[in-house]
Amino acid sequence: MPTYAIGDLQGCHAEFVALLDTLSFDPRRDRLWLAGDLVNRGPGSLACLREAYTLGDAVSIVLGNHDLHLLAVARGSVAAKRSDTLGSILDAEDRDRLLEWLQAQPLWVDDGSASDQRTLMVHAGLLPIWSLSEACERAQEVETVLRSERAGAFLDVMHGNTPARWQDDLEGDDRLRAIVNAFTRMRFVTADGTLDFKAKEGLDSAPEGFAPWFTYSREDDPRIVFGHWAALQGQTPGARVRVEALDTGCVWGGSLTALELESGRKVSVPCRKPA
Ligand SMILES: Nc1ncnc2c1ncn2[C@@H]1O[C@H](COP(=O)(O)OP(=O)(O)OP(=O)(O)OP(=O)(O)OC[C@H]2O[C@@H](n3cnc4c(N)ncnc43)[C@H](O)[C@@H]2O)[C@@H](O)[C@H]1O
Repeated sequence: MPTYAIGDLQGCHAEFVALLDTLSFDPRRDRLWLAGDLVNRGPGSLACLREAYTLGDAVSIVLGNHDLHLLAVARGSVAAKRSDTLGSILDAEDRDRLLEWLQAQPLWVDDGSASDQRTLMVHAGLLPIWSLSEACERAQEVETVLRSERAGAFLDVMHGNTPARWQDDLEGDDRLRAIVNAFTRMRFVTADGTLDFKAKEGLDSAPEGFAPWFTYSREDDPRIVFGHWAALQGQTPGARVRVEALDTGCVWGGSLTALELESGRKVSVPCRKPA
Protein backbone atom coordinates (compact mmCIF):
# COMPACT_ATOMS: atom_id res chain seq x y z
CA MET A 1 0.00 0.00 0.00
CA PRO A 2 2.31 2.82 -1.16
CA THR A 3 1.64 6.44 -0.24
CA TYR A 4 2.43 9.02 -2.91
CA ALA A 5 2.91 12.70 -2.04
CA ILE A 6 2.28 15.17 -4.86
CA GLY A 7 2.98 18.92 -4.87
CA ASP A 8 0.90 21.84 -6.08
CA LEU A 9 -1.61 20.79 -8.75
CA GLN A 10 -2.72 24.39 -9.40
CA GLY A 11 -5.36 23.24 -11.84
CA CYS A 12 -3.02 21.01 -13.86
CA HIS A 13 -5.62 18.27 -14.19
CA ALA A 14 -4.31 16.54 -17.33
CA GLU A 15 -0.92 16.13 -15.69
CA PHE A 16 -2.53 14.94 -12.43
CA VAL A 17 -4.39 12.19 -14.27
CA ALA A 18 -1.28 11.30 -16.28
CA LEU A 19 0.79 11.04 -13.09
CA LEU A 20 -1.76 8.81 -11.37
CA ASP A 21 -1.83 6.63 -14.51
CA THR A 22 1.97 6.42 -14.55
CA LEU A 23 1.90 5.32 -10.89
CA SER A 24 -0.92 2.83 -11.62
CA PHE A 25 -2.56 4.50 -8.65
CA ASP A 26 -5.43 2.46 -7.22
CA PRO A 27 -7.47 4.21 -4.49
CA ARG A 28 -8.59 0.83 -3.13
CA ARG A 29 -4.97 -0.04 -2.39
CA ASP A 30 -2.77 3.08 -2.46
CA ARG A 31 -2.78 6.38 -0.58
CA LEU A 32 -2.28 9.90 -1.89
CA TRP A 33 -1.05 13.03 -0.12
CA LEU A 34 -1.65 16.37 -1.84
CA ALA A 35 0.47 19.25 -0.52
CA GLY A 36 -2.09 21.99 -1.13
CA ASP A 37 -2.80 24.53 -3.88
CA LEU A 38 -5.02 22.14 -5.78
CA VAL A 39 -6.50 25.09 -7.63
CA ASN A 40 -5.76 28.35 -9.44
CA ARG A 41 -3.43 29.58 -12.17
CA GLY A 42 -3.93 26.38 -14.22
CA PRO A 43 -6.87 25.53 -16.54
CA GLY A 44 -8.36 22.54 -14.70
CA SER A 45 -9.05 23.78 -11.17
CA LEU A 46 -12.59 22.42 -11.01
CA ALA A 47 -11.50 19.04 -12.37
CA CYS A 48 -8.63 18.83 -9.85
CA LEU A 49 -10.98 19.59 -6.98
CA ARG A 50 -13.53 17.04 -8.14
CA GLU A 51 -10.83 14.42 -8.73
CA ALA A 52 -9.45 14.87 -5.20
CA TYR A 53 -12.93 14.88 -3.68
CA THR A 54 -13.82 11.67 -5.49
CA LEU A 55 -10.76 9.88 -4.11
CA GLY A 56 -12.41 9.98 -0.67
CA ASP A 57 -10.46 8.32 2.13
CA ALA A 58 -7.59 7.47 -0.21
CA VAL A 59 -6.42 11.09 -0.18
CA SER A 60 -5.03 13.39 2.53
CA ILE A 61 -4.76 17.08 1.77
CA VAL A 62 -3.35 20.20 3.37
CA LEU A 63 -4.68 23.64 2.51
CA GLY A 64 -2.48 25.97 0.46
CA ASN A 65 -2.67 29.74 0.04
CA HIS A 66 -4.56 29.42 -3.26
CA ASP A 67 -7.10 27.02 -1.71
CA LEU A 68 -7.71 29.50 1.11
CA HIS A 69 -7.91 32.30 -1.43
CA LEU A 70 -10.62 30.34 -3.28
CA LEU A 71 -12.62 30.00 -0.05
CA ALA A 72 -12.35 33.74 0.57
CA VAL A 73 -13.30 34.62 -3.02
CA ALA A 74 -16.26 32.23 -2.96
CA ARG A 75 -17.57 33.91 0.16
CA GLY A 76 -17.04 37.39 -1.27
CA SER A 77 -14.43 38.26 1.36
CA VAL A 78 -11.96 39.35 -1.34
CA ALA A 79 -12.31 40.00 -5.06
CA ALA A 80 -10.88 37.51 -7.52
CA LYS A 81 -7.59 38.57 -9.09
CA ARG A 82 -7.29 39.00 -12.83
CA SER A 83 -4.89 36.04 -12.94
CA ASP A 84 -7.24 33.74 -10.99
CA THR A 85 -8.73 30.74 -12.81
CA LEU A 86 -11.39 29.99 -10.22
CA GLY A 87 -14.49 30.86 -12.26
CA SER A 88 -15.32 27.27 -13.23
CA ILE A 89 -15.48 26.31 -9.54
CA LEU A 90 -17.55 29.32 -8.55
CA ASP A 91 -20.05 28.53 -11.35
CA ALA A 92 -20.20 24.77 -10.76
CA GLU A 93 -23.46 23.18 -9.68
CA ASP A 94 -21.55 21.16 -7.05
CA ARG A 95 -19.55 24.15 -5.77
CA ASP A 96 -21.06 24.14 -2.27
CA ARG A 97 -20.25 20.50 -1.70
CA LEU A 98 -16.68 20.95 -3.00
CA LEU A 99 -16.02 24.14 -1.04
CA GLU A 100 -17.45 22.71 2.16
CA TRP A 101 -15.16 19.72 1.78
CA LEU A 102 -12.14 21.92 1.02
CA GLN A 103 -12.79 24.14 4.02
CA ALA A 104 -12.71 21.11 6.31
CA GLN A 105 -9.18 20.14 5.24
CA PRO A 106 -6.25 20.58 7.67
CA LEU A 107 -3.09 22.71 7.55
CA TRP A 108 -0.88 19.79 8.48
CA VAL A 109 -0.92 16.04 8.04
CA ASP A 110 1.11 13.70 10.24
CA ASP A 111 1.52 10.03 9.40
CA GLY A 112 1.76 9.34 13.14
CA SER A 113 4.59 6.85 12.79
CA ALA A 114 7.40 6.25 15.29
CA SER A 115 9.90 9.08 15.69
CA ASP A 116 12.62 8.45 13.10
CA GLN A 117 10.08 7.41 10.46
CA ARG A 118 7.65 10.24 11.14
CA THR A 119 6.57 12.20 8.07
CA LEU A 120 4.61 15.46 8.06
CA MET A 121 3.05 17.36 5.19
CA VAL A 122 2.51 21.11 5.14
CA HIS A 123 1.93 23.44 2.21
CA ALA A 124 4.72 26.01 2.68
CA GLY A 125 6.75 24.93 5.69
CA LEU A 126 7.15 24.52 9.40
CA LEU A 127 8.14 27.68 11.29
CA PRO A 128 11.57 26.83 12.76
CA ILE A 129 10.82 28.35 16.19
CA TRP A 130 7.78 26.09 16.68
CA SER A 131 8.14 22.66 18.24
CA LEU A 132 6.10 19.92 16.59
CA SER A 133 3.51 19.99 19.34
CA GLU A 134 3.20 23.78 19.09
CA ALA A 135 2.85 23.58 15.30
CA CYS A 136 0.18 20.90 15.62
CA GLU A 137 -1.78 22.94 18.17
CA ARG A 138 -1.55 26.10 16.05
CA ALA A 139 -2.73 24.30 12.95
CA GLN A 140 -5.69 23.05 14.96
CA GLU A 141 -6.54 26.58 16.10
CA VAL A 142 -7.11 27.61 12.48
CA GLU A 143 -8.77 24.33 11.47
CA THR A 144 -11.23 24.67 14.34
CA VAL A 145 -12.22 28.17 13.23
CA LEU A 146 -12.53 27.16 9.56
CA ARG A 147 -14.91 24.36 10.59
CA SER A 148 -16.99 26.63 12.81
CA GLU A 149 -19.56 29.36 12.35
CA ARG A 150 -16.71 31.85 12.85
CA ALA A 151 -15.14 30.76 9.54
CA GLY A 152 -16.74 33.49 7.45
CA ALA A 153 -15.66 36.28 9.76
CA PHE A 154 -12.08 35.00 9.68
CA LEU A 155 -12.00 34.59 5.88
CA ASP A 156 -13.06 38.25 5.66
CA VAL A 157 -9.81 39.32 7.36
CA MET A 158 -7.49 36.42 6.50
CA HIS A 159 -5.53 38.10 3.70
CA GLY A 160 -2.61 40.24 4.75
CA ASN A 161 1.05 40.25 5.71
CA THR A 162 0.79 41.36 9.31
CA PRO A 163 1.90 40.47 11.85
CA ALA A 164 4.99 39.20 9.99
CA ARG A 165 6.63 38.01 13.19
CA TRP A 166 5.22 35.20 15.28
CA GLN A 167 4.83 35.86 18.98
CA ASP A 168 3.24 33.45 21.40
CA ASP A 169 0.96 36.11 22.84
CA LEU A 170 -0.71 37.01 19.53
CA GLU A 171 -4.47 36.91 19.81
CA GLY A 172 -7.61 36.84 17.69
CA ASP A 173 -7.48 37.36 13.92
CA ASP A 174 -3.83 38.47 14.00
CA ARG A 175 -2.88 35.17 15.58
CA LEU A 176 -4.89 33.13 13.08
CA ARG A 177 -3.51 35.12 10.13
CA ALA A 178 0.07 34.62 11.36
CA ILE A 179 -0.55 30.88 11.62
CA VAL A 180 -2.08 30.72 8.12
CA ASN A 181 0.81 32.69 6.67
CA ALA A 182 3.42 30.45 8.32
CA PHE A 183 1.84 27.22 7.11
CA THR A 184 0.80 28.38 3.64
CA ARG A 185 2.99 31.28 2.48
CA MET A 186 6.41 31.03 4.17
CA ARG A 187 9.65 30.83 2.20
CA PHE A 188 12.33 33.03 3.77
CA VAL A 189 12.30 33.66 7.51
CA THR A 190 14.56 35.16 10.18
CA ALA A 191 15.86 33.35 13.24
CA ASP A 192 13.26 35.15 15.40
CA GLY A 193 10.35 33.91 13.27
CA THR A 194 9.71 36.90 10.98
CA LEU A 195 8.37 35.99 7.54
CA ASP A 196 9.26 37.71 4.28
CA PHE A 197 6.40 38.00 1.76
CA LYS A 198 8.19 39.47 -1.25
CA ALA A 199 10.89 37.06 -2.41
CA LYS A 200 9.45 34.18 -4.44
CA GLU A 201 12.30 33.16 -6.69
CA GLY A 202 15.24 30.86 -5.96
CA LEU A 203 17.50 30.68 -2.94
CA ASP A 204 19.65 33.57 -4.16
CA SER A 205 16.65 35.91 -3.82
CA ALA A 206 16.86 35.81 0.00
CA PRO A 207 16.47 39.26 1.57
CA GLU A 208 19.26 40.26 3.95
CA GLY A 209 18.87 38.59 7.34
CA PHE A 210 16.42 36.00 5.99
CA ALA A 211 17.07 32.36 5.10
CA PRO A 212 14.92 29.50 3.76
CA TRP A 213 12.87 28.03 6.62
CA PHE A 214 14.41 24.59 6.10
CA THR A 215 17.97 25.84 6.67
CA TYR A 216 17.32 26.33 10.41
CA SER A 217 18.04 23.21 12.44
CA ARG A 218 15.42 21.73 14.76
CA GLU A 219 15.69 19.64 17.90
CA ASP A 220 13.12 17.20 16.56
CA ASP A 221 13.79 15.75 13.14
CA PRO A 222 10.71 14.56 11.28
CA ARG A 223 10.68 14.26 7.50
CA ILE A 224 8.70 17.23 6.16
CA VAL A 225 7.17 17.19 2.69
CA PHE A 226 6.00 20.53 1.33
CA GLY A 227 4.95 22.35 -1.83
CA HIS A 228 4.46 26.08 -2.52
CA TRP A 229 7.96 27.08 -3.64
CA ALA A 230 8.09 26.30 -7.35
CA ALA A 231 11.39 28.07 -7.99
CA LEU A 232 13.19 25.47 -5.84
CA GLN A 233 12.52 22.96 -8.63
CA GLY A 234 12.43 20.21 -6.03
CA GLN A 235 15.88 21.04 -4.61
CA THR A 236 16.66 22.13 -1.03
CA PRO A 237 20.41 22.82 -0.84
CA GLY A 238 21.60 23.80 2.64
CA ALA A 239 18.69 22.06 4.36
CA ARG A 240 19.29 21.30 8.03
CA VAL A 241 16.07 19.36 8.39
CA ARG A 242 14.85 16.36 6.39
CA VAL A 243 12.70 17.96 3.74
CA GLU A 244 11.27 17.02 0.37
CA ALA A 245 10.22 19.91 -1.89
CA LEU A 246 7.34 18.62 -3.99
CA ASP A 247 6.36 21.63 -6.12
CA THR A 248 8.26 21.20 -9.37
CA GLY A 249 6.38 24.03 -11.07
CA CYS A 250 3.96 22.19 -13.35
CA VAL A 251 1.81 25.28 -13.80
CA TRP A 252 4.92 27.27 -14.74
CA GLY A 253 5.93 24.82 -17.49
CA GLY A 254 7.89 22.42 -15.24
CA SER A 255 6.59 19.05 -14.15
CA LEU A 256 4.27 17.37 -11.67
CA THR A 257 6.11 15.10 -9.26
CA ALA A 258 5.08 12.28 -6.93
CA LEU A 259 7.28 11.06 -4.09
CA GLU A 260 6.67 7.51 -2.91
CA LEU A 261 7.04 8.01 0.84
CA GLU A 262 8.13 4.46 1.69
CA SER A 263 10.92 4.14 -0.90
CA GLY A 264 11.86 7.76 -1.66
CA ARG A 265 11.32 7.08 -5.39
CA LYS A 266 10.24 10.13 -7.41
CA VAL A 267 8.15 10.00 -10.56
CA SER A 268 7.39 13.07 -12.71
CA VAL A 269 5.30 13.91 -15.73
CA PRO A 270 5.99 17.03 -17.79
CA CYS A 271 3.68 20.01 -18.08
CA ARG A 272 1.38 19.60 -21.09
CA LYS A 273 0.73 23.27 -21.62
CA PRO A 274 1.55 24.31 -25.21
CA ALA A 275 4.77 26.36 -25.29
N1 LIG B 1 -2.99 35.87 4.19
C1 LIG B 1 -3.36 35.11 3.15
N2 LIG B 1 -4.04 34.00 3.35
C2 LIG B 1 -4.40 33.21 2.32
N3 LIG B 1 -4.15 33.49 1.04
C3 LIG B 1 -3.48 34.61 0.79
C4 LIG B 1 -3.07 35.46 1.82
N4 LIG B 1 -2.43 36.47 1.25
C5 LIG B 1 -2.45 36.24 -0.09
N5 LIG B 1 -3.09 35.12 -0.36
C6 LIG B 1 -3.36 34.52 -1.68
O1 LIG B 1 -2.37 33.63 -2.11
C7 LIG B 1 -2.36 33.59 -3.55
C8 LIG B 1 -0.94 33.70 -4.09
O2 LIG B 1 -0.48 34.95 -3.81
P1 LIG B 1 0.89 35.47 -4.42
O3 LIG B 1 1.34 36.61 -3.59
O4 LIG B 1 0.81 35.63 -5.88
O5 LIG B 1 1.72 34.23 -3.99
P2 LIG B 1 2.94 33.51 -4.53
O6 LIG B 1 3.99 33.70 -3.50
O7 LIG B 1 3.24 33.86 -5.95
O8 LIG B 1 2.44 32.06 -4.38
P3 LIG B 1 2.33 30.86 -5.31
O9 LIG B 1 1.75 29.86 -4.39
O10 LIG B 1 1.60 31.16 -6.55
O11 LIG B 1 3.86 30.53 -5.59
P4 LIG B 1 4.72 29.81 -6.73
O12 LIG B 1 5.96 29.32 -6.07
O13 LIG B 1 3.94 28.85 -7.53
O14 LIG B 1 5.12 30.99 -7.68
C9 LIG B 1 5.85 32.10 -7.21
C10 LIG B 1 6.78 32.68 -8.25
O15 LIG B 1 7.77 31.71 -8.61
C11 LIG B 1 8.12 31.90 -9.95
N6 LIG B 1 8.68 30.65 -10.49
C12 LIG B 1 8.03 29.50 -10.74
N7 LIG B 1 8.88 28.56 -11.20
C13 LIG B 1 10.10 29.14 -11.23
C14 LIG B 1 11.40 28.67 -11.60
N8 LIG B 1 11.60 27.44 -12.03
N9 LIG B 1 12.42 29.54 -11.49
C15 LIG B 1 12.23 30.79 -11.04
N10 LIG B 1 11.03 31.29 -10.66
C16 LIG B 1 9.98 30.46 -10.77
C17 LIG B 1 6.87 32.31 -10.65
O16 LIG B 1 7.17 33.11 -11.77
C18 LIG B 1 6.13 33.10 -9.56
O17 LIG B 1 6.38 34.48 -9.73
C19 LIG B 1 -3.19 34.73 -4.02
O18 LIG B 1 -4.39 34.24 -4.51
C20 LIG B 1 -3.39 35.57 -2.75
O19 LIG B 1 -4.59 36.25 -2.74
